[in-house]
Amino acid sequence: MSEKIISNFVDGSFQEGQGRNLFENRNPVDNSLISKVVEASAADVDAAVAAARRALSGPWGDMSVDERATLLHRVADGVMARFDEFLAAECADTGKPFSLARHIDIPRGASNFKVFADLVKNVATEAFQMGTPDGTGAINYAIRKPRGVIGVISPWNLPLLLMTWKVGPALACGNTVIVKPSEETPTTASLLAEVMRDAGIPDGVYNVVNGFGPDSAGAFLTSHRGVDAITFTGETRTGAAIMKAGADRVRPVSFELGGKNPAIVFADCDMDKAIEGTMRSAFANCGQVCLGTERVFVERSIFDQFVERLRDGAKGLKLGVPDDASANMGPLISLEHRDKVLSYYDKARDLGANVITGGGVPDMVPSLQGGAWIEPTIWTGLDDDSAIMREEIFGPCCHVSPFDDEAEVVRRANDTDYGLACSIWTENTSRAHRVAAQMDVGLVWVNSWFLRDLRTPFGGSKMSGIGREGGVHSLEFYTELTNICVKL
Ligand SMILES: NC(=O)c1ccc[n+]([C@@H]2O[C@H](COP(=O)([O-])OP(=O)(O)OC[C@H]3O[C@@H](n4cnc5c(N)ncnc54)[C@H](O)[C@@H]3O)[C@@H](O)[C@H]2O)c1
Ligand SMILES: O=C/C=C/C=C(\O)C(=O)O
Repeated sequence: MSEKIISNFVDGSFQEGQGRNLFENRNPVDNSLISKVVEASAADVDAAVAAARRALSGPWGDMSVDERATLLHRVADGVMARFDEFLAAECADTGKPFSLARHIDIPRGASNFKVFADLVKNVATEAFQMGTPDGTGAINYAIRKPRGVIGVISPWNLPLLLMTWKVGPALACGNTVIVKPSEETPTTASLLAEVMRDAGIPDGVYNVVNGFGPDSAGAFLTSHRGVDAITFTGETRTGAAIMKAGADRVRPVSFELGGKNPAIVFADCDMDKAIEGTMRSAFANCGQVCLGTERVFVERSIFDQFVERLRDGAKGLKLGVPDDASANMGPLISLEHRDKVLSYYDKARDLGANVITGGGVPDMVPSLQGGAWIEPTIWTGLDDDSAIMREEIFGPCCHVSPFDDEAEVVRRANDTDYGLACSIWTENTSRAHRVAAQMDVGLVWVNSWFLRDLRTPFGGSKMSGIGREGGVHSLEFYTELTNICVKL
């Protein structure tokens, strides 16, 4: 069988792969080779930016909002029509279970286009009437224009979902994009290019450049003078590097960064729901969700019972390949990432944590032993200022600590550099509202986790991000407002 090559998509066509620098895309379940990927050069990124710039004033720029929205619906339908291909590609690149990607990653890959296509058709224009000294008055109204060429840098944990969460609103607002998918998960961005082309999205509107961060496509794109704004999802450290790269031209950034999210479990919670929700928030996607829970605070009177039940839940997780219908956990994204997570497993032990379950590498069948498998892990017994409680690990693990009262747990849950998400488990509604309002985070879930209404503001406080996307909030970043003041 001939080797599969993933090429960059620039100005409506896939570029030739021959004679180019290639890097390997490997499947984390067994480290087998999926494809080789053409690494974009600085010249390729230049070409993509030039194509995106031209496309702004081509047929795309001339389209009415209705026409653009119709095309984006066609893109969403195109993703759904090729659902199984997207599913297989995403699960091969990430190792995640089909059952997860089937319900979350791929449907969201389609709905991210629909929601913003519908939104731009219905959004109102802001207007203010004012008085003037001569008594005639004036009227102000603000029009929205696309910001221009948007650089989209996305991570590997929910590749299609997180990339389209940016591309959907960017295109709905009339921008053009250059996407740099994670080097770990290049396939679905490339499949989406085929869907874009088949849907009739004009050349140059959606471009994909593959490669790494520093000294590669990521850095070429974020430091490019022709890029008007950068939207990024990934690690906080990378966000800082991207901000520096864009600083010379004071380019706007929208950042969705790391988290060290708490769950707060009160004694008056519905225990079954709290266990089920915490299991998902700690272990879904092998713990590789920015919104995931790594710090669990449980009221002391139910602490032992909660830990026991969470342990039983974690022990009941079945690791397996994506199409194993009985499995509910895949591997980590790569052997390199597993080394990082395992270094925290070692650190927890060195710091004297009680390892309630897990803590190592599972014994897999011989054909899977080359994969990035890891055990779901629960610890207790560490201080709030230990590295395990402070640093984002991004693996299937959490630390559970007891607390005694509400004020104490609010303070401890907020005592972190991050501020992305929080889950609160209680049947006392007043308490739920009171505690939720005190959390220094962008997103609070009460008696739930990762329940998403795409019209709501999404993003993080503190070191978890800059800006909010979702619904009308996305317009703030993807459009430029011009206020027109007309004296009457
Ligand atoms: N807040 C959110 O909504 C959210 C969502 C998902 C993931 N995340 C975060 O993402 C991280 C996991 O993803 P990751 O490991 O792929 O993140 P990462 O920061 O390592 O990489 C993300 C992307 O940035 C690129 N990149 C790396 N260095 C770069 C540079 N110097 N210049 C330009 N581009 C560069 C990478 O190639 C990749 O495409 C976690 O920290 C997680 O919390 C946050
Ligand atoms: O891993 C992070 C998950 C982020 C989810 C979203 O950005 C979303 O649901 O829009």
